[in-house]
This record gives sequence, structure tokens and C-alpha cells, in this order.
Amino acid sequence: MTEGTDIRGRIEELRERIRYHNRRYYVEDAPEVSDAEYDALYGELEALEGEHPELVTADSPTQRVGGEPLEGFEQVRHAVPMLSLANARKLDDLHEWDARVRRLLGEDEEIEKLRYVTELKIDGLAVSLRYEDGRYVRGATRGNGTVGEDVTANLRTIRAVPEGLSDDPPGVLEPRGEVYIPLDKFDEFNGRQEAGGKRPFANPRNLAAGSIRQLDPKITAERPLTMFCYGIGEGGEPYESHSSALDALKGYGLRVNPYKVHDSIEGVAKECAYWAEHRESVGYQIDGVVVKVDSREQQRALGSVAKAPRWAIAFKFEPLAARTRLNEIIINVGRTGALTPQAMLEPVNVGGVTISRATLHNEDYVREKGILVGDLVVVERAGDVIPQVVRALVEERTGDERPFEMPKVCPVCGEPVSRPEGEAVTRCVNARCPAQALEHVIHWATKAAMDIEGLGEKVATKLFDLGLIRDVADLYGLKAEEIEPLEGFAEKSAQNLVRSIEKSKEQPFSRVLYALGIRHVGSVTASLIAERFDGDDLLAGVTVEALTEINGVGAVVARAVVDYFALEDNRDLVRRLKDAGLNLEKESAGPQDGPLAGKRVVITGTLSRPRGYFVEKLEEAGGTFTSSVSKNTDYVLAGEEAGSKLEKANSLGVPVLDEAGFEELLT
Ligand SMILES: NC(=O)c1ccc[n+]([C@@H]2O[C@H](COP(=O)([O-])OP(=O)(O)OC[C@H]3O[C@@H](n4cnc5c(N)ncnc54)[C@H](O)[C@@H]3O)[C@@H](O)[C@H]2O)c1
Ligand SMILES: [Zn+2]
Repeated sequence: MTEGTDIRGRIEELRERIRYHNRRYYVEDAPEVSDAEYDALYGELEALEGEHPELVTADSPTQRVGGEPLEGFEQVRHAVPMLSLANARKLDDLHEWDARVRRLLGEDEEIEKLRYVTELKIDGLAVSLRYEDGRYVRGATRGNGTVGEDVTANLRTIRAVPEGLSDDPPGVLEPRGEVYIPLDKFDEFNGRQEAGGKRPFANPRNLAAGSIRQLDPKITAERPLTMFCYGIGEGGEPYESHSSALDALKGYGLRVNPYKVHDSIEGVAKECAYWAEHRESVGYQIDGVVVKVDSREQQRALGSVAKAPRWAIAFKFEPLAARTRLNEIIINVGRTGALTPQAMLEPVNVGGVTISRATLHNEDYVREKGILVGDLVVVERAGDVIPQVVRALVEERTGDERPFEMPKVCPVCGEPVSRPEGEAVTRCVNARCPAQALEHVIHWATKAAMDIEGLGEKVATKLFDLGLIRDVADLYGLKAEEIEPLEGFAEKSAQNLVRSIEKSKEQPFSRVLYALGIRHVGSVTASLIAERFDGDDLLAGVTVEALTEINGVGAVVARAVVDYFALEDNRDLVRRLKDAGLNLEKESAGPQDGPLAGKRVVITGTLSRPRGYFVEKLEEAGGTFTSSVSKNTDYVLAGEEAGSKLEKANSLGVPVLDEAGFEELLT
């Protein structure tokens, strides 16, 4: 075989594999390989085609935007195509791109006017909205760039997609942007999935893409989707620059991706380097920084190649995936008794963090993915999502791998475990199980629970290992002399710990109730219950009916509380806490314990009523009004023209609410 046919063969093979993965990713929303693996195939193809331009064909995946529209949806033709973006992997690539832009612009005065805009590259699903005379008339996915899917009704369920625009927009306007799911919402959603015994989603992008491409908009409406705009299709002509177009979109009442303008590529490179380091401080999944030439005229002069504009480039972060050996699967027993299989990995660096364990979610996940102990696997870390094993490299097997089996008894206490029918989770139901007790002590000491300073996971583990405590009630009998000999402790620090344990006795009953870790009882629910019942009432046994009379307490929560106090072991624990002097008194309902208790909220922009009205509502609900956005801000209520505070909130990942979202929190 000559070298020529060899390369031709490899190119064809790569194209075939990339086309296959494109379908899995864009059409089925169920990628089989990580983005990093996909990018490696794509990079190889691009490099080969670069060396052999005569082999480039129009149907190569490098020349076409991925993703044919799904059947079952009406098709929408994009008059202005929705293109992809060229990639920069290294800062050097950015400088090369800058040099090319300057060369193409040619004239000195043009180069003088050159400005770049940077925006975060959100990992979601690209969509195009269409407004006619300011009314929302259509929404479509990118599809193959020219033809997308009509998802008008689905996009309408997203709050960030207004029915009507304000401020006199052009007759036809197609705002374009990314639909995505914030990380906290994704975690909550997956948590609910798992609690309901359903399978969790692999990452926010898949959930977002799958949610938009639902035939039933009711399902879409239940998904925590939001959207950022970052461009305009049809109707973009009047704006002189990209930045002024974004400002205009904001003025029309759309959510706009925050941006920055730079007058040199050095500034751009700095921005990219900054976000590569701080990607995890953003509340949603990002995979890079998009750089665009600001001037529309210059954009037109630069034009596009087949698949992407020449006037923009995506600086992509280092992949957060790696391959490594799965040495062992251990079982982690959580505070609620859930048994989670965890992969013990040959330590591997993933995006600057060394990973030696990753979650395997549950028994079904391991089975469906066909993962064996001893496999070479791909691990991924995405934003705040805990590392997970995404797949096994079956082709690398040696034959020494062995299947995983879920144990029949709890690996910690030895009692039989149970897996209720229809649920994915296997649980240890023994309330005295030490694994749960340790997790329980850690939870007990957290800020939102009893707030015991100096009692973290490490210390708690030592106290357990030395047999000084078996459960949270034992904490209240600890003496400084017992703690002092522990590694890392001295006389003073031991006394401090005893003092902070002692101080926690002053916490109100609602905190104690929350700290008990009863399933489904969060701090808000705990407050509601503590306003109606005291510790003795609960010990004496309350009924589901009595609990559900409380506004805000549903049957599931009530059942969990009743079940908890039905167990002698649990009643015994609560009695011992009472004897130790903890506060189990009923609480009075007051403004401090409303649905927004302890929440710090910033209110900004033009709202439908005077700001004082919202401040009053907020305070009635127990929240605090603050004037500037910081990491400690819990929410930003943003009206129209919210400006810099909204941008700050977005860059810090603080949840942003509109009026309807705010009202919802009050109930
Ligand atoms: N895992 C897989 O099997 C698989 C398969 C296909 C594609 N992929 C992933 O998709 C990538 C290629 O997808 P692509 O062609 O959509 O290109 P891309 O994601 O690299 O870039 C283009 C897209 O970026 C998005 N975007 C986000 N923020 C933006 C902003 N501020 N301005 C403009 N656009 C913004 C838009 O959706 C746009 O369509 C690959 O690099 C890979 O990571 C993965
Ligand atoms: Zn157990």
C-alpha cells in the first residue's frame, strides 16, 4: 500500500467515525464519547486535510455544520446561516488568528479601528428566535446550519424568551443564542431524578438539548432552561457593531451574554487565560471564550469560510476528560443510606485537578455502560459536576477484567440492604449504621445545620475512629482532655472545639430538626414544622394528617417525618439530645423564617412597580435587601435595563430572577 492510499483511508475512517458521533451528539443527544475524544478525532482529520488539501471534499465534516434536523419537527430554513466557530486551542493560535485578521483587513486605518469582543462560550444548544413587529413568532434549532427544527412552542416555555419585545425593535428580528441549564439547577434536577429512582443525565448540555427537542412542550416546561443571546440573524443590519447589537438586544428585554471589548489581542489573550483558570466560578457550563471582531463592516469584509466566520474564533479550554485505569469499585454509604458505587482510579490529571475517584451513580449505570473492574476508562469533570466515569474502552481489554456486583449487605454495618422496586438506588436502612452516623455528624456540624466551627470531615472521622463518638448526641459529652491528644490538636484548639459544640445548644429547634437529616426535610420545611410542633410533640408521635395541615408540607415530607420518629433508635437519639440540653422548643413564626429567610437579594432595573414594593415583599418573606452584587448574593431580581448588576450576577453565577420568578419564591 502506498502512503497516499493509507492517508486517504485514514481520512475516510475519521470522517465515518466523526459522522457517527455527530449523529449521536446533535441528533440523538446521547454522545458516546467525551468532547475531548471527539475533538481529538476532529483535530486529526483537520490536520490531515491541512497537509493534503487535494483530499478535502465538500461533504467532509470539517466543511459542514454538524447535525441534521430531527424527524418529527417541522423544518425551518435559516435565511442567515447559523455557523459554527473555528477553534483556538492555545493562546498562540489566537495570535495567529489576529495576524490573519489584520492581514485581511489590510489598510492601516482599518487596523486602527479593530476592536475585539469576548464572551464566555456557553455549552448548550444554539437556537434562533424570530420576532415580527416585536412579537415572538418562531424559534428554531441550528440543525445543519441552513435547516433547523421548529421548536417554537418549546422555546416559548422559557422565561428568558419573552412573548413581546420592548423598545421598538426592527420589524423582523432574529435574536440568536444558547439555551442552557445552570449547574445548580442541573444538580437539583438530577437529584430529583435519582430520588425518584430515575436515571440521572450525564451533563447539562445533553439535558438542555434533549429538553428543547421534545415533541411535548409540557416536558420542556418542566426543565430548568434559560437562554443567553449572543447575536442576530435576520434583522441585524442596522447595528454598526457586535457590541451595539448586544446592547440593543438587552434593551429589547432579552437576556444577553455579558461581553467585554478589547483594543488588542493581548487583552483578549489575558481574558482567555483568566477564564481558563476561573471556569468553575461560573454558574453554568462553559467550554471556552468566543472572540469576535466588533465592527460589522469589518466582519463583512472578512467574510466566512464553509463552516465558520473568519471574524470570530472560539478559544477552547483544556479538556476536562482523561483516560485512566479503574482499579477497584468501592461502595460509599451516604447519610441517607444510599449505596453509591465509586470508581477508584489510577490517579490522573483532569484539567489541572488530580482525580483518583469518580462516581458510577448506581448499579444500573455500571451495567448499562458495561463497565468492568480493571477496565481502561474515560473520566470527565464538568464544571461543578462531580467527576464521573463516562465509558469503558472495550477495545483495550486484556481479559483480566471482572464484573462488578452490588453487595447484598451494607459494607459498613453488615446489615442487609434493600432496593425498592422501580428505584435505581440501593439503601442501607439501619439507622444505627456507622457510615450514616459519620456522614450525619458531618452534616450536623455544617453552617446551615448546627454550625459547629472546627468540626469538619477530618475531625469527625478521627473522633469516630478513636471511638470517642458513635452518633451526634455523643458530641455533647466530649471533653477537651479527650480531644487534645488527637493529631493536629492542642490544648487551646481542643477547648475551642468543645466550646463551639456547647454553643450549638443555643441553636433554635428548626436547626436541630434540619440537622437530624430526616429525608426531604430541608431548612425551610424544618422551620415550618418547628413553628407548629415542639420536640415532645414529635417524640410522642404526630400523624401525617397533622403535618400536612401545615402550609408548605406535603405528604412525602410528612411521611418521612412520621417514619423517622416511628423508629425507636431515632427517638432514643432525640431524647438524648434533649437530655444534653439542646433546644427543642416550638418557634414563633416571624419574618426571619419566611421562604426567603436568610437570603440576600439585590433588586435592580426597571420593574412593573416601585422598587419599595418588592423590598417590602422580600422582607416579609424573611429576606434581606442589599444594594451590591457579590458572591454572597443569593438572587438578583432584575427588571428591564438592569445593566452592570445583572452582568456582575451573571459573571458570578448568581441566579437572576424576573418578577414572576421572584413571586414564585414568595409562596
Ligand atoms: N462528544 C461528541 O460525540 C461530540 C460530537 C459532536 C460535537 N461535539 C462537540 O461539539 C463541538 C463542535 O460543535 P459546534 O460545531 O457546535 O461548534 P462549537 O461548539 O465549537 O462552536 C459553535 C457554537 O458555539 C456556541 N456558542 C456558545 N457561546 C457562544 C457565543 N458567545 N457566541 C457564539 N457562539 C456561541 C453556539 O452554539 C455555536 O453554534 C466539538 O468541539 C465537540 O466539543 C461533541
Ligand atoms: Zn449500613
